[in-house]
Amino acid sequence: MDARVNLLNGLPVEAAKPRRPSRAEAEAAVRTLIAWAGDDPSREGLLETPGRVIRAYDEFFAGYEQDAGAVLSKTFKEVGGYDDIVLVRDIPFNSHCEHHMVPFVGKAHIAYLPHDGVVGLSKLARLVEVFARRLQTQENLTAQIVDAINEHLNPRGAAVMLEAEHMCMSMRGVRAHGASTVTHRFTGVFAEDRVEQDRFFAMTGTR
Ligand SMILES: Nc1nc2c(ncn2[C@@H]2O[C@H](COP(=O)(O)OP(=O)(O)OP(=O)(O)O)[C@@H](O)[C@H]2O)c(=O)[nH]1
Ligand SMILES: [Zn+2]
Repeated sequence: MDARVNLLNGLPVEAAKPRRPSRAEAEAAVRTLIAWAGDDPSREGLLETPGRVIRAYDEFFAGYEQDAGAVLSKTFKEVGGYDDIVLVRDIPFNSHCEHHMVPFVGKAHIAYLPHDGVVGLSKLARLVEVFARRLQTQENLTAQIVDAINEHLNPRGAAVMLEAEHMCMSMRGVRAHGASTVTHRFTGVFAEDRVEQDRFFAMTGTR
């Protein structure tokens, strides 16, 4: 049997992606959660809340409609032969953990060694947004950023480090306030050469 065929309806798996609910259905779901929390969704102060929450979701999860390739599509070649590290550090981001759907908030440091032109600096911050504005794990977010840089810029190396506080660890559960999670991924020259790794740590002030 072809594993790519959905058993229930015989459609290809791509077609089995759940239907996107309507805005009215999404707002109804928020009313259900308000009631579950113990409040009255019909009281005056909460009447407009479902609409606001869904509009907030439009922003929090805008990344599903965005494409990393489009963000990194324009490169510049006139850089005076510059081929050393380009690093943008302390890029603020917020995302939502896919386990609890609560925020994790932090900063990203992104470096690459240009090979075939450079990209506008703001595009590295935009790239973080493309993937942060989805349901995520920090590890996956780190990997997706570095993979997109490699795919679209073909650099000699790329390095990404994220430092973030997860609200699911501070506001609930273990309540480890102030604990931060650090992830990093090195590829190309950054993976092969400890000297380049050390330069990255030194330039980001993370060692
Ligand atoms: N690896 C990883 N884990 C995450 C991330 N965000 C949240 N988590 C963890 O996901 C785990 C989910 O664990 P579960 O045991 O299924 O859920 P839980 O009972 O709510 O866990 P607690 O948070 O320990 O109360 C927790 O340990 C979270 O800290 C992330 O970005 N990466
Ligand atoms: Zn979580």
